[in-house]
Amino acid sequence: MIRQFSKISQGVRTLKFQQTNPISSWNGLCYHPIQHCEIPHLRFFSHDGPHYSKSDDPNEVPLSDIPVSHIRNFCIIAHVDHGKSTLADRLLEFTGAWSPSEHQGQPGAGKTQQVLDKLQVEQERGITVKAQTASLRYTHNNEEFLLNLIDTPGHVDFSNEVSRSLAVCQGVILLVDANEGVQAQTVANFYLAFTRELAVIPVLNKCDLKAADPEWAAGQLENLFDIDPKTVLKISAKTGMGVDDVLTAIVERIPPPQVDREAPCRALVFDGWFDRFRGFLTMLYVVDGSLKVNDEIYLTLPGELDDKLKKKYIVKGLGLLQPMEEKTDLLNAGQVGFMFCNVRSASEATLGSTVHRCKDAVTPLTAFPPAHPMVYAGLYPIDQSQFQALRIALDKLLINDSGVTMETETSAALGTGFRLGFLGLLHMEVFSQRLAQEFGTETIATAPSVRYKMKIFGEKSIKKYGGDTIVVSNAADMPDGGIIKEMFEPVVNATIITPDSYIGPIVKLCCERRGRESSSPTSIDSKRVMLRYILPLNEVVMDFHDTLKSLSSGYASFDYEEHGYEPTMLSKVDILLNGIPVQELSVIVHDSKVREEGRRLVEKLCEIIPREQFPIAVQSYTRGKIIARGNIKPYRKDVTAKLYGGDVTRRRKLLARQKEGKERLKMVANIGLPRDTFIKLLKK
Ligand SMILES: Nc1nc2c(ncn2[C@@H]2O[C@H](COP(=O)(O)OP(=O)(O)OP(=O)(O)O)[C@@H](O)[C@H]2O)c(=O)[nH]1
Repeated sequence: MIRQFSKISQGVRTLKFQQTNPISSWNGLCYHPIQHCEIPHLRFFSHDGPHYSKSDDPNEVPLSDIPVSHIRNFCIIAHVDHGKSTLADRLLEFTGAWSPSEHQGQPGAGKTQQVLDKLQVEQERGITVKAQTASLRYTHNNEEFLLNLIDTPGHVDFSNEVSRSLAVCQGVILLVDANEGVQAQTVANFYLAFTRELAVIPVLNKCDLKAADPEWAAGQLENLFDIDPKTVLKISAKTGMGVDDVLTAIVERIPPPQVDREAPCRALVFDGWFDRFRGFLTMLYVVDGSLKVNDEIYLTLPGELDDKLKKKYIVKGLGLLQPMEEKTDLLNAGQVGFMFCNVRSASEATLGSTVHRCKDAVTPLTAFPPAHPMVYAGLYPIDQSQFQALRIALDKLLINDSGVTMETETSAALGTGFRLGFLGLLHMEVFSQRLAQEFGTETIATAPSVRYKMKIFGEKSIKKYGGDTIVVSNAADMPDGGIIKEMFEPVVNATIITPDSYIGPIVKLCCERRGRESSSPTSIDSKRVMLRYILPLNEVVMDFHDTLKSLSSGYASFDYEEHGYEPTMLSKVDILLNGIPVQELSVIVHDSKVREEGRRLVEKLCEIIPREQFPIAVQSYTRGKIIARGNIKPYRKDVTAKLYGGDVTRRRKLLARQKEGKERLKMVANIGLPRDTFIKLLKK
């Protein structure tokens, strides 16, 4: 069945898509059960394997034939919820790559479809967590252009997606909500683009709203970033107002990529994902030459020069995301596309490696700096027999989430699992949710912690720990206080933007969280200020953002960057359940907060742990002294109480269902702990 999209605006081509499987997909987009949705791009396939949608216009110029001068590579960057994905939708729509009217009545269709937010977790949470690419055709002054668009996440926990995306772009659309004005991530993202010397197109969004004040927001851009108000575009991504001007500005203000099509092929791997049918796929930005199907290639990281030791791969397939997959036999310099070859694991296709032909000796492209995880947590299978399945699932997901680091660890109560490093708590929650949704893996996550450094003394101790500095991210590994000489904790440089009426409570919050001002407040306009604080990371990662939002009625915004380590004094608070120490529940806290935290942990555990048929005593202690105690009363839920008479099979069914519910708990010290205990415990 052939469907034809309508022309939407100036310079729009007519697109025709082939529906490949009338039952399970339309125009290549298919919604299918979770177990089939292992990776983001699989949503564009039907159950029986990948299908490519292809334009059937014989006169259409292949994208690889578009000259470099007519290619524009750009990202949309902005603060959370300022409308990046909505603008990406409109750009897809205005260039004819997507038509909401074509998809009316279908799941997820509508003006706020957010086509590029493909993951289930993105749709459920309404946030972007993965940068997504789309190659768009656009006709400007009767000339055909190739626009490679990358929609990026706004939340600070996913900022590594932004910096990786910027590496393959020559320009950015800096989107600012005309109601909210410049926010903390606007500042952070602007400087990311500015330091890379990228062309910046300033765009004010949501101008359709009555409360929008574009002049005020443009004034802030001028004040903070020296942006000429005359160059600021005013649009509504929702209604489509002004989106044509954005397309024109992309063509006119962003330079084409500086690439060499005659040179030997070099392509940068900047993203990847796992596909059930084709294995590991990698997203590439071709910097020099061209890449063809059947080419023999190496994947080389800078510093890896000896070709003899490298594994040879054969390019099995190439394609473009438009946003549905379009097969191609050639990727030319300047293009962004995907490749699959015989890569067997995520470790073989490291992000930042350079793809080049085996016969060419080339200098590898500069790789991305590795992501620096901020919080660490243990991830264990609910059932130890699932350990191998969890390892395989992690390997597949890690290629799509390069911000995560992984090593194996064991715990007395939870068995063998993994210690994973994340960029923040939201990142950790999203990652666990993706593991469950995309790979059907049920896991239990232990309390997240930052990485402390401890200097120890004594020859024996130094020998035991293999050095005089120990890195501790798991309270169970904290050495005995008697051998610790000095302790250090990670700190961050935080930026807070707030209306001045909330300064008082925010300064109080920062002081409570052991922060100190790093520079005097800067005024953004007559009503708002930017505060900068040095804060300990462990005071920030858990609930600082939520508290800040509630203190400021949602008006303050927050962003942070690493700022090294500072000396500190720490203690370990342990937990006893019915007198049995449960190491997995121990936490490391600052000395000034030991009592407060000990009491809070007991109160919280009494709330979280379900009642059993026997009483449970919950105690917290530090350095051998009990800090607080709470009791959980015994309880027996008689699920069969409502039954009177009837068949015995009904009674069995109810008891079986109750048993199933209990299995979802993890037995620790003979007490069932819900799977999310460890994370809930730390949320204040
Ligand atoms: N009125 C109005 N609402 C808009 C406009 N653009 C976006 N929105 C709404 O703003 C909300 C956030 O939009 P998104 O496109 O998800 O924002 P985002 O920046 O991609 O969000 P993250 O990726 O999570 O950072 C949605 O409810 C949109 O419908 C606009 O121009 N006008």
